[in-house]
Amino acid sequence: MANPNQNNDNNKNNNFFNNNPLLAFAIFSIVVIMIFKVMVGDGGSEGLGSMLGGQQVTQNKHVTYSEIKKEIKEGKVESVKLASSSIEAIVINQNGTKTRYSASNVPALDRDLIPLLEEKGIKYEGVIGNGFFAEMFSMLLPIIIFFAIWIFLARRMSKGMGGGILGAGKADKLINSEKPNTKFDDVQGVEEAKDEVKEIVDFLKYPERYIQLGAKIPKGLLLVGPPGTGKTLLAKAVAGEAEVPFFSVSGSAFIEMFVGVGASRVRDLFAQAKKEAPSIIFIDEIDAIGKSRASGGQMGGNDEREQTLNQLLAEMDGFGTDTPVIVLAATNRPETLDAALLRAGRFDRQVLVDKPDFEGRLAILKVHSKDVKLSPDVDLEIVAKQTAGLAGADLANIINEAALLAGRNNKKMIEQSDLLEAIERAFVGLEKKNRKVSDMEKRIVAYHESGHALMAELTKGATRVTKVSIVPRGLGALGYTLHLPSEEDRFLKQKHELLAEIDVLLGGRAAEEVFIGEISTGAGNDLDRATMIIKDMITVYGMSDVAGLMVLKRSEHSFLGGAGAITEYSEKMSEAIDAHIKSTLEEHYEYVKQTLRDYKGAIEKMTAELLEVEVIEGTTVQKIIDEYEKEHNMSSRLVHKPKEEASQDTSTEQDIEDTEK
Ligand SMILES: Nc1ncnc2c1ncn2[C@@H]1O[C@H](COP(=O)(O)OP(=O)(O)OP(=O)(O)O)[C@@H](O)[C@H]1O
Ligand SMILES: [Zn+2]
Repeated sequence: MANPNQNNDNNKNNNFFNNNPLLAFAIFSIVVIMIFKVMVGDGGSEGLGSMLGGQQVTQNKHVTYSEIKKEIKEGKVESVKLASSSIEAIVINQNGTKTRYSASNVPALDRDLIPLLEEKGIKYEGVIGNGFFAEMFSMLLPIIIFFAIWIFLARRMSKGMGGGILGAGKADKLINSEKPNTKFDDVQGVEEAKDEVKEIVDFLKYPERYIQLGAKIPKGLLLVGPPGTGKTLLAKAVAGEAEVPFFSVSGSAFIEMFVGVGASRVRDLFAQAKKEAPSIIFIDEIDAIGKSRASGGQMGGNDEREQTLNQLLAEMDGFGTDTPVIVLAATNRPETLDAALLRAGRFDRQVLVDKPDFEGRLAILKVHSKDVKLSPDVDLEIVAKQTAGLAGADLANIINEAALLAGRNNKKMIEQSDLLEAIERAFVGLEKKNRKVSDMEKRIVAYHESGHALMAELTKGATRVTKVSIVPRGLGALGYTLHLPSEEDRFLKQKHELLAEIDVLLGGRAAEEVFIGEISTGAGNDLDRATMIIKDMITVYGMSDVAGLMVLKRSEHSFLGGAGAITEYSEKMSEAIDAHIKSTLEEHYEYVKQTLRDYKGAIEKMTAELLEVEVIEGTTVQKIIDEYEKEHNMSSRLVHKPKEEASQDTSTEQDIEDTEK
């Protein structure tokens, strides 16, 4: 679920100059130089001249200071005006006319001048004016320039870690506050996620009801899913439905700021939200702040991130469950998050916001075509069919792109051909990061996942299926079978559960071989995991005859610490281990293939259903198996049945094969 597009809008909250440090510096310098020029004037003479306005001056003469001094000594000067670095003297000519002598660059240290003027009885006065400011400026300018350069360099240096100094002053902008009009109807294709957040709306609307009952309301909820699936939109819709203020920030923007600001902004954010409670805080890209402390470790920005994270944790712990502020956060990399963030009372609930299936895509397309003009020939179902694997944001883009295409061709309405071309463009653009799945690949994936699902439902000790999907999930996985997480935290696994896991893992590959007739690379990951389970059973858990109770390797989870080999073992032993792994896999594989053959019709049905709608529920899987067994008068091997039925056959005939000899 990598997101190559993610940096696009990282800076969206930053101010203009932050994004253009060079420009900012240039403008800044020009302004300083202009102010300087205006104040100092051209050498100061014109400026001073106007101050001597009353005189009957017929001429102006630019001379050197020594010349003026000479005139003074000769007694020809009537009056003098002094500025800190320039001087003007009104000199009376022989014929009685007056000439204004002016000189710039007067040596400031000429201490003889004033006594001389006194001696000669010449009127003189100092001018606080341009000269003074010029002086100030000539002193300040280097400092100003120094600061400008410093800011410029700091800005450039911090760019690497995404920082910004100018941003510090503008940090208020980082917190967006609004009262969105978004409603749940605007978010489509993520029905389960919607259901999960609906109760929050009620709490935000009628907090007293819950508080009075003493109910504990979730403080934090993590929206997890690939980019563009509508996490932000969903968070906004919660605020919109509840009609409460929505405060949003982006995790990456926090980290970009001046040292120490991140933490204080978190404080501000919570203070604001609490003040306007009930309210919603939304933190996008929370992984930018909440990266596991263990995984980080580069220079600089890290401290800042950690401070920000600690502040966030402190804030979340700081308000009680009776404060109607709910923090929603979004990420597409939940696995990188610091465990502290996921602890109880923080983001202890996760909501999957997945890519939409066919129905979802159709609904999203409908939402986004509300504001555009579609020609009657448009069939959105076809568009939905052809956009498997795309997220809501991609679909919104397709509609917009189609509108642009239609506009370019001067059409009155968007036609089907515009939409199809827009789809094409979307896929070309996505080619590298998210290629379109071919029909053949889809078929393989559908059989593969059906194989997993069947084994999971038929094998005692396996976790049940909640959902089977052939909607590609980001990079890599072309489909997946979701298993119900166990209700309680499990610390122990019994041997039969480990063996069941192996059967479920092998179900994918076996289905490809049995139903497609050829195997693919799609099972690589499954086989890797199955192999590791058997290996651990032998070397870590003492579950085989090969090594008996002897532990050859310490598990990663051992409280004794230090995973890895702890016992030297012979070549012969290692050969025996390999042979055992191989034969166990083979035996289980044969068994799984036979099971799939026995349930051929059920697999075909599941596969057809998957190809049609892309996502099926666990209950559908069970129903298909159930019906197939009834049809063929098979005694039921379905181990995960609804309670009443299950009581009849808790011990199924599908005994757990013990492969140890
Ligand atoms: N499920 C959806 N229903 C309707 N529109 C959607 C949906 N998902 C995305 N969109 C459209 O795409 C836009 C971007 O989606 P949004 O920003 O909510 O995605 P996101 O999951 O937050 O993405 P990211 O992980 O990149 O931040 C939305 O404003 C909306 O127009
Ligand atoms: Zn698989």
